[in-house]
Amino acid sequence: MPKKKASTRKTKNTKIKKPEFKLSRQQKVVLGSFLMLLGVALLIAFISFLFNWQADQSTLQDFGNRDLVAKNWMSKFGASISDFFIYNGFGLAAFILAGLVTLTGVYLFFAFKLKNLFKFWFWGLLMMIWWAVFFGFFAEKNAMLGGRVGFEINDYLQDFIGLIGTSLLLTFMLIAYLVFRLKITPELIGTYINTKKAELKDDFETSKTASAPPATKTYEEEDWVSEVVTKKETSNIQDKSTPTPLTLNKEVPKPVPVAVDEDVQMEVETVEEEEAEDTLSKKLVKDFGEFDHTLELKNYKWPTIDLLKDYNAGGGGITVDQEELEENKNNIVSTLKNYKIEIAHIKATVGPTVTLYEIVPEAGIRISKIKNLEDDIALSLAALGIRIIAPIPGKGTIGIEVPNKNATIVSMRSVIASPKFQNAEMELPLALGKTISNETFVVDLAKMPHLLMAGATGQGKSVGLNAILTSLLYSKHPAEVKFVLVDPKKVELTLFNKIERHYLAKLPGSEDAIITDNSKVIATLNSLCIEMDDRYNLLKDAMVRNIKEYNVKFKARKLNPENGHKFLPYIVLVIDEFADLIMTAGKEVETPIARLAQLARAIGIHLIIATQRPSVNVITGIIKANFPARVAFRVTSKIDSRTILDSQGADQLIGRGDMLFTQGNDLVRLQCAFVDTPEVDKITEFIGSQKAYPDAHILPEYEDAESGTGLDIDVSERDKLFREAAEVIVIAQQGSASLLQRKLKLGYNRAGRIIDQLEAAGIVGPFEGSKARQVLVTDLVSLDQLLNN
Ligand SMILES: Nc1ncnc2c1ncn2[C@@H]1O[C@H](COP(=O)(O)OP(=O)(O)OP(=O)(O)O)[C@@H](O)[C@H]1O
Repeated sequence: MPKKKASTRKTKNTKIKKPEFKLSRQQKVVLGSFLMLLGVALLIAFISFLFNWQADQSTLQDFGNRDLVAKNWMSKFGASISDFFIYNGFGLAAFILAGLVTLTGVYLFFAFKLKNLFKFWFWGLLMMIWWAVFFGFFAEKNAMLGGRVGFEINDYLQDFIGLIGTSLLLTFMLIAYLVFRLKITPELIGTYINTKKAELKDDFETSKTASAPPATKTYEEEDWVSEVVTKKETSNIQDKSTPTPLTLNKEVPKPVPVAVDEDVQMEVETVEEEEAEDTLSKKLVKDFGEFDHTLELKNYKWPTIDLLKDYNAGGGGITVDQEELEENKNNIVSTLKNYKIEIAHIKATVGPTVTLYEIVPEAGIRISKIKNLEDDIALSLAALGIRIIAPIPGKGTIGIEVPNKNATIVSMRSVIASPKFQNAEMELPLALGKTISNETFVVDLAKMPHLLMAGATGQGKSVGLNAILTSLLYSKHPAEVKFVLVDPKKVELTLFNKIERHYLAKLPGSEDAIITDNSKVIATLNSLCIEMDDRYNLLKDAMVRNIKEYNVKFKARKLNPENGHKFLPYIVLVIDEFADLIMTAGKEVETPIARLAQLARAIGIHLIIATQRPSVNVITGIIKANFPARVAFRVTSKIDSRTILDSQGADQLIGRGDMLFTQGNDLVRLQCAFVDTPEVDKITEFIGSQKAYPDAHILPEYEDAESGTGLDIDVSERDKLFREAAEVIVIAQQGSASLLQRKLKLGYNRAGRIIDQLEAAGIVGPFEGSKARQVLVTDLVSLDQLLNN
């Protein structure tokens, strides 16, 4: 580079001395405008000549005859001069001459430095001759293309060096032009191709179509048209023409230093650095659109609503029994009257399972007095599950919830079909059920961010879990959410096995995605902790704060997959019987769960834990502290209710999906949406029968102390998959950890350890940097011998 600069400077000096003629500014302007117009006239004449040359032949012979009218748009002058330059001269290449004349005019008119102009003339004339010969060579018969000069030179050349010689000479001249004028060298082309093959391909395509030509053309165009603009502009054009490949930017501007304006270049460089990444992602988005995470399962069809049963098909919604309402109202009023509590106003809201009677007591009545009458009111109404809310938060009334004699089932279908769920702009919308005022209740699991569920046996927990999972199946694409299901009861979640390759995540190497074995739970939880750490690293790298921002950035193609970035699905961990797990594994599960619960919200891992026994040794302080969102189905004692909700109330529920939900402050009474096993079966069948990913989502490898891997020679400490791995390596004759990862579905760490053990056993050679290790055993027979010894 510096050499080149020096040489150009030298030439500058020598050239500056040569032109001795001096024109005044006025003369330059006049001459410049004349030449510009002349150039334009030539251009018009030439174009017109292409259409009218035959008709104007006669005028050429008789130039002086005023009766003869030429068809050329520039009349006889046009016809004659075009005949001279095109027919008798250089053919189509004569257009270059018109360009050069115009360019000279522009240079003079705007007082640009003339040294560049000489270069243009030099190369322009050479080009003109080359094109003339080229056209003459290919279109000997059409004199218009190559002109007489083209024809004659061709004729001359072919007499001496023949057809092949002429074509080789033309090729050589073309190469010489490309190298000298456009500075295109094989190295430049090599780096151009190597930097980003795929991107470049598209670059070429787009540049062809969008007429933003590659380097070659830019210069050509500049030759004839645009070199006249200021150097500042020139450098800008070049910047624009090569925006994408980052490394390429360093290469292509090489010719730019020829331009004299050093200040401009400084500026360009800084702008380039700042904008490069941005423009790269913008360009990628422009070319390919946003990253589509659903692309692999592009034709995935969401389960349809008719897979769900309509439990109220005949009745159509809640049936309000007027008599029952009246009776309850009278009972409430009279019971309260017995205790000298006068009521000013009473209002009933009928829900699916309970009716809420809101009462406004007369002034001066103490609320605690009403609250204490809970049991008496229950007695007088002869009903279970009465709950008094005094006062109803934010309303200034007292609520008495009385169960309906005939509860209405809230079908999953009705909540899924509700606009509230359909239009929910949530990350992980859960349609839990309906409130007491019969409104669909939808919450965002991502905001909770974890959910604790408790309820005595048979009160609706499993149905609740199914409702949650169904909500997610109806709202999320398989690429967006993955479930880790833990089901110690072994029967509750088995149906979800069918969607293993769509929605489930599992440990590498494990057969079943649904975890029923408690010992595996520990590995899974720890694996999720590793996933969490990995995701945090990715987030840190991407300089974003949570998974949502990360995915937005990834989709906008601002994160390079080559640096490990990928679209991150949400992971929902569901544990159906937590008490059982804590009893058998204790601290070992508590610690990773607490860790996940504390940290995982930002990176999209959410926990849903259900338990039958909400006692303090199951739901410990540390777990409670990290699960602000809780669902309580009916429990058997006030103590259990306190453990789960921090207040009583769950013991007064009526069961069968009647539940209380809290997200840290108010309690909301809900009727859980009901989804039966056959419905879940249908949905999973529907999803499972569609095209799936090759495997379940693989979680990171976790090795606990007992799973028996150790390094080195001790045969007893070899990995369980050692032999299998050895066979894979010997068959493929390639000693790489990534091969094992793929074939045996192992995590990176474990595969690496196996490779170390294979090395110790003399099956593969030592580490050789980026190359795969050498395999020292040639076939399976030799491997058998080696291992049996
Ligand atoms: N939301 C609901 N609407 C109507 N009925 C329900 C609802 N939820 C549960 N039920 C009824 O209660 C029964 C028991 O529900 P479920 O199996 O969910 O209980 P569970 O709490 O999971 O019990 P276990 O802990 O023993 O598994 C169901 O078979 C169903 O008949």
